[in-house]
Amino acid sequence: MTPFTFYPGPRVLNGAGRSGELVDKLPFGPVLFVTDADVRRFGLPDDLLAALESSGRAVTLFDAVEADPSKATLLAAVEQGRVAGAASVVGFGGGSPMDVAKLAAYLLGSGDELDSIWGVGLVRGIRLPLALVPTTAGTGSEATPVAVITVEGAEKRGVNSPALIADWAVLDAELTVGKPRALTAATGIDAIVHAVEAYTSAKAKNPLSDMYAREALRLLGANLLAACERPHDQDARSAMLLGAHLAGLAFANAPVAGVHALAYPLGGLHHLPHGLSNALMLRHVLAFNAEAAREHYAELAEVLEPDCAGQSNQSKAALLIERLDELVTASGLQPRLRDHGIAFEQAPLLASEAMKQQRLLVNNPVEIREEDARRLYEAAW
Ligand SMILES: NC(=O)c1ccc[n+]([C@@H]2O[C@H](COP(=O)([O-])OP(=O)(O)OC[C@H]3O[C@@H](n4cnc5c(N)ncnc54)[C@H](O)[C@@H]3O)[C@@H](O)[C@H]2O)c1
Ligand SMILES: [Fe+2]
Repeated sequence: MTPFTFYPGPRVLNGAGRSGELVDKLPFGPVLFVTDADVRRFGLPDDLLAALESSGRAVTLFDAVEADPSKATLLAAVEQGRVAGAASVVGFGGGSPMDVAKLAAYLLGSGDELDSIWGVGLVRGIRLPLALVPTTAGTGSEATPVAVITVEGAEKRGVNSPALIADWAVLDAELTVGKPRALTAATGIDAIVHAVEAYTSAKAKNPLSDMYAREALRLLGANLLAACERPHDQDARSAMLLGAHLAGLAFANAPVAGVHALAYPLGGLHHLPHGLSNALMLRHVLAFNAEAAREHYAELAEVLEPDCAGQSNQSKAALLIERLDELVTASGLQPRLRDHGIAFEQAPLLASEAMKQQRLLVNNPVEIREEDARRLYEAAW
């Protein structure tokens, strides 16, 4: 067997209403609580905030995180945490607040400068204790060593280090029942793409990441439409949250690739939500990869549809692409770039932006050159 390294995720509290139990898991002392204004307005963090406050801790609430959070937002959160003398950090919300919380915990604990840690493995210091509570079933950020920040010029940059893996993650599906359909669909497709891209990740794919990716795809594929159609279906919501977490564990160890690389410029230049951007590129990048990744796509097709076992790898790979495309459409997302106000003429600029995502492109089963990327955007138009 090929040697591999696998980083496990955080300790997990899974179950409705369990976020209050974090009170016993975090050190005593001031807490920097990072969320966003909508999540706060919906009252989702109320129980945990009350539990933290009644434990006698001072809580500094930073609820100014925007979607695709900027460096300025992160530094503002760090400053508030510094002034408050934070002893721990809680990230509560979708991927955006969780990513800010992860980096805030590291920058506060280590005193490092953000600009010295971009990329893989440049983190050397110690972070503050960190707990993450996802309210979307999508990014799996609560499971991963990755945090993504938007820097000047709309470029998305990542920090990837085991030091960013949280101490605790709370998977409470009740926090996701109020998600509107479009958000459920987009974040759910994001998680599905994490599972699929981890399973074909060119360099780091390994038996453990494969195991998580397969189980993630099984849960997500079987429950996405139920969660879209019956928003209060607790079983579907729990399965989606666990699926997103497992997909996070998979891609934390076997990083995502071409779909994400081509999705990021849609977020950066056109402010499309991360999951939607992935959904728009999914079919096209998978079709481009189909020959090189045929065997792996065939294995994933059997996860979604065990009955296809007797078919050839070629038809199983085609079936996977077809089924994922049907999920995108049936979830209610508008599947073409033109549906989202993007002009056909944008393709060359998007392609040149995508080439900046070499850290992801190297994981794709087959090379995507700038010319290929342009064609893929045109096909997605
Ligand atoms: N760190 C990682 O491993 C990783 C992986 C993938 C993506 N990301 C990053 O995560 C971000 C995207 O995260 P996201 O897709 O979870 O969205 P998000 O955190 O940006 O939230 C999007 C919107 O959903 C709302 N929302 C969140 N939970 C809700 C709920 N339960 N009910 C109703 N509304 C709710 C928020 O208020 C916000 O308006 C991007 O910045 C992306 O780059 C990080
Ligand atoms: Fe993603």
